[in-house]
Amino acid sequence: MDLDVSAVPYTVATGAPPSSDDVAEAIHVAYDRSLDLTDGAVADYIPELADTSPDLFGICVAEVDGTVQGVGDVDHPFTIQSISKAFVWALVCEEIGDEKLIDLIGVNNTGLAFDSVMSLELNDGHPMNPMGNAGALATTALVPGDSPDEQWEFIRKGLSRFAGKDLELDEAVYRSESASNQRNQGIARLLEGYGRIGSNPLDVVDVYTKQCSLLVTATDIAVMGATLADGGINPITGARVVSETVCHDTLAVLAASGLYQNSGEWLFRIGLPGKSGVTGGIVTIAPGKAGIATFSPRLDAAGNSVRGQRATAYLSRRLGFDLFASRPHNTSGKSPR
Ligand SMILES: NC(=O)CC[C@H](N)C(=O)O
Repeated sequence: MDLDVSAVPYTVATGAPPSSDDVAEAIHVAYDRSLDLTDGAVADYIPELADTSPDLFGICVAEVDGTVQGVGDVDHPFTIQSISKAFVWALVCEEIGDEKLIDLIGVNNTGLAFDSVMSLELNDGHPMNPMGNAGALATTALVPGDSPDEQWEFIRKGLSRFAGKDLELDEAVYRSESASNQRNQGIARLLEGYGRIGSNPLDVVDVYTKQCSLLVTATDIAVMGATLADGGINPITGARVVSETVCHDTLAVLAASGLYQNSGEWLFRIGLPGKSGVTGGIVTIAPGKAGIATFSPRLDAAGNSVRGQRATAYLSRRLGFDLFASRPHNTSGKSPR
């Protein structure tokens, strides 16, 4: 895909964070550069999503100092879908630790679509990573709680702490996905068959479907991303949500698999960890700096927002966020050898 950024230099001249005015201007330019893109299609495999207006578009940047700026449909509610996977994994990691999760879920990309069944078959039932549906279901199965209701409440409260506000379920999307998620039920049954889910697999699918049906806005996911950028402290509420180690681990997982089989290309072009969802959201994290949210429902073949990718590519370069861009030579104060 042409992200149209080859003429945009990596802005790393000073290494200093961009000013609020720089961020505001960059958001507007990113919006204008992406608005004419009408490639891609709204997800319709969940019937309730099919009526979403394809033209919705919003961009929001939440910085770790608490500055939040946006343009367009940043207050339009949509269901979080796969973006939830990143934050549920972080909450589970906080509870049971990263070594156990590497073992049980994995951190390697599958090279396959998010809803792949084949990924399990090729790997002796090991889910490989928590960002595909198989690994996300296996992660949700590990959420603390004595009942599916307790697990659901743990997730809802935890994701609300990331967002800094009480998140609620979209009943219509939840019902619609529950009536059409036979594929996820199949994946959960397969995990059970491989002995990789301890509890009732259909209960796990139900909790997972609820977590995907939480309503958020682009502003909310920007703040959620900023919390990961800020080492686990929500920059709006000031509350610690997860540890610094869990943030590190979550960002590494996202870098490898946040945009599914296209994660390598995303990292190559954008140079930051990100997570997409089928409603058209993408949250991208510039560690120590900001959470970037885009929302535009038209998706490419991998299920990633077309405008969102272009807008984020511009912001990453323009704001000097790309982790792999060369830093200014010898700003350390040390004399050259
Ligand atoms: N990629 C996504 O956002 C997928 C989430 C959706 N709830 C599913 O399981 O199919």
